[in-house]
Amino acid sequence: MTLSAHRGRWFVIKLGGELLAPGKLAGVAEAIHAFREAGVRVAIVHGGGPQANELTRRLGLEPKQIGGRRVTDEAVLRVMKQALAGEASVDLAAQLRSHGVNVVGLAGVSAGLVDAVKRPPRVITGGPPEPVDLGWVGDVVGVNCALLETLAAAGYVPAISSLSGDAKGNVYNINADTVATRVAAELRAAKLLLVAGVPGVLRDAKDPATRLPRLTPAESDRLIADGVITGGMIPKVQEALGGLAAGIEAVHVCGAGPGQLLAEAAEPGSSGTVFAAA
Ligand SMILES: Nc1ncnc2c1ncn2[C@@H]1O[C@H](COP(=O)(O)OP(=O)(O)O)[C@@H](O)[C@H]1O
Ligand SMILES: CC(=O)N[C@@H](CCC(=O)OP(=O)(O)O)C(=O)O
Repeated sequence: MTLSAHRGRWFVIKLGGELLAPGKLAGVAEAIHAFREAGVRVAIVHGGGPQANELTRRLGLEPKQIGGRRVTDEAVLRVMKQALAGEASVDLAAQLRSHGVNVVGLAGVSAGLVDAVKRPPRVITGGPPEPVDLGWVGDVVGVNCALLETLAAAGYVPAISSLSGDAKGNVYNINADTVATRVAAELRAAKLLLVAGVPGVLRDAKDPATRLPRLTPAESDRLIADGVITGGMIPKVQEALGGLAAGIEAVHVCGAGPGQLLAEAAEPGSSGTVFAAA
């Protein structure tokens, strides 16, 4: 299927924090230009986990994650504002601008772009058996699609950091894969592209040659249960499956190297991992 078959539809691109350093986004920019030339609308959601870890340590604290989700007390929430909505957001806009992409950096709290409520304690895959209270971590309850439509119609690419909130002024830290999935579902996106520092889901997390081109929900669940998929890849895969169930047509995990994102979007499974219903 050519890209122009998706004319008028949305592609949502999620960029992990490790990609936001200088020199890593040429392949992503190339893909965004190709998508937009084909009439596809593009929204970005970005993380900033590595930036947050570094700042946390500089403050003399130790980052704590359970099943790929950060335990977020008041001090960590401040770190997230500085690292995610600050450094990561600015670096992303600056890097993509250098490749001619007109990015508008926004936080999920901007104009109720991503509305959230506090996540109640729950059992987390990859965590302890009892329910975990992650602190200032939220669940998405709404997306301001009209703002995204307005920006896209004016020729801009919105880039959302995954700090979300509510009308009372609370701010919640939400995993960026989760926010990207909910934004893509609300936009009825044709594609959700989860771009990471690895080329896809790997049978051996240390060996890029072991990429799995296509995964069903049952195969994915088995890889999590068997401990093949661990850490930050767990929420990514769980969100990919949830996104399919929520009506996103295709969800991909892929790398950011030259040509990788464009190849995966044009030919699913050719350079990343595509999640398919059966
Ligand atoms: N089976 C697997 N295949 C690929 N990566 C895996 C796998 N299991 C664990 N991982 C880890 O998950 C990481 C991706 O998650 P994360 O760092 O949270 O990404 P991002 O910052 O892009 O959201 C990889 O860098 C890798 O270390
Ligand atoms: C609750 C939770 O885990 N939030 C994430 C948000 C940032 C993120 O997801 O960043 P990456 O995409 O770079 O991993 C975190 O604190 O790390």
